[in-house]
Amino acid sequence: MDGAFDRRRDQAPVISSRNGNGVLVPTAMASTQSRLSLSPNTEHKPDSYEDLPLEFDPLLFSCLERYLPPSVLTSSRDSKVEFMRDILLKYSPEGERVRAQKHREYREKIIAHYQPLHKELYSMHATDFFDSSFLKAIHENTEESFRSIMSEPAPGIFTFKMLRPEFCDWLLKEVENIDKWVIETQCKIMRPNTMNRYGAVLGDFGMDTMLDKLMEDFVRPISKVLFSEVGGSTLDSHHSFVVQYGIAKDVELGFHVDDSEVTLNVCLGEAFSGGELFFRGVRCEKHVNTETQPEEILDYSHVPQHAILHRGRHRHGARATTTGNRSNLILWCRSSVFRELKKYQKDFSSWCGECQREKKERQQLSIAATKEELLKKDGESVS
Ligand SMILES: O=C(O)CCC(=O)C(=O)O
Ligand SMILES: [Fe+2]
Repeated sequence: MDGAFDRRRDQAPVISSRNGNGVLVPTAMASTQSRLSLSPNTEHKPDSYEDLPLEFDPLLFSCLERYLPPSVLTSSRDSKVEFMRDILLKYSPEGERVRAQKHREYREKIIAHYQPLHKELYSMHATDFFDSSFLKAIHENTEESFRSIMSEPAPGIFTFKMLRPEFCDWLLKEVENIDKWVIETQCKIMRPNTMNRYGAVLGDFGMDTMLDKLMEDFVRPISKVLFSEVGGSTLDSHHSFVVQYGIAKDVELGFHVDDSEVTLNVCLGEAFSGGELFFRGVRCEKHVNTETQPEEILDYSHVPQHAILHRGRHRHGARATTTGNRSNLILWCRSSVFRELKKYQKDFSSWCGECQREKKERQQLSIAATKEELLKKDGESVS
């Protein structure tokens, strides 16, 4: 059954049309005057912008700073802010500002009325949340320490034990409490994305402080090492949610790519069968519908408390949860710097499987042509 199922999916992947949540999604090319450098100046120590009244996250300015062209990089902090604001504003037209304002009001309304069940979930308590092996690896903060707790069943897909069962239980109960509150108040809430109708966007319920920490202090250090070519070290925003599957809910999830650079997906439980993730290789936008190579096929069965970490552009879907209920915590982590830089690039062979294949093919053709040329020359000199 797998082969037929997989091939059908591979021929007709569905690109996720999910939109970001409060993320600066580029809508226009930046003008040449305010162009960023393609590669960061890693020696440069960025300024802090925390004390300025800015319309964008001060951290975004600090992250962008390393990409300033050399002439601007050495200018005053005010000039740098002006330059970066100019770029950022291009991506925040009036409509986007109104949408962001509406979303802020929506969140404020929920947070003013929703009573959290487990208050401990709303700030970071690492020792209560994470498995000790995961904490140790994060504390050591080396590629070796991360790899020592991980399996890599296919290139670029990492799995590891991450959460304590108590945390999973609290979060499951919190989502249950959210569901109850939604029914009681008849409040219309936004669901995680266009493909998942069950679950909740955790930031909308006030969990962003904890989730920001989760991304910054736990996902980003790992991504910096394992996913540096897709902006792993500059992850600066996230869309985080719990998805729920079961007979009475959504059962499966179609083939898609995430609106993220790096996705963390952790199984919270409970008892279930089915629900395997199927992966079919990493693709850039241009190649999202191209064929899967046999070595790109991977099926993964979720294990409660265990995480799977992958590039957002790694094509995947979830098979039917056939019995019981499955809930997963998902963080779509994004890098505004990476998204900005991507606009100026055409070759993504450092991470897109198809760009890589095409590049190899070009190299092989050129080697063959050179060989032929040499043989011809050899033949000529012999005769
Ligand atoms: O069901 C899962 O575990 C995967 C969900 C997923 O891929 C997504 O929400 O982007
Ligand atoms: Fe996904």
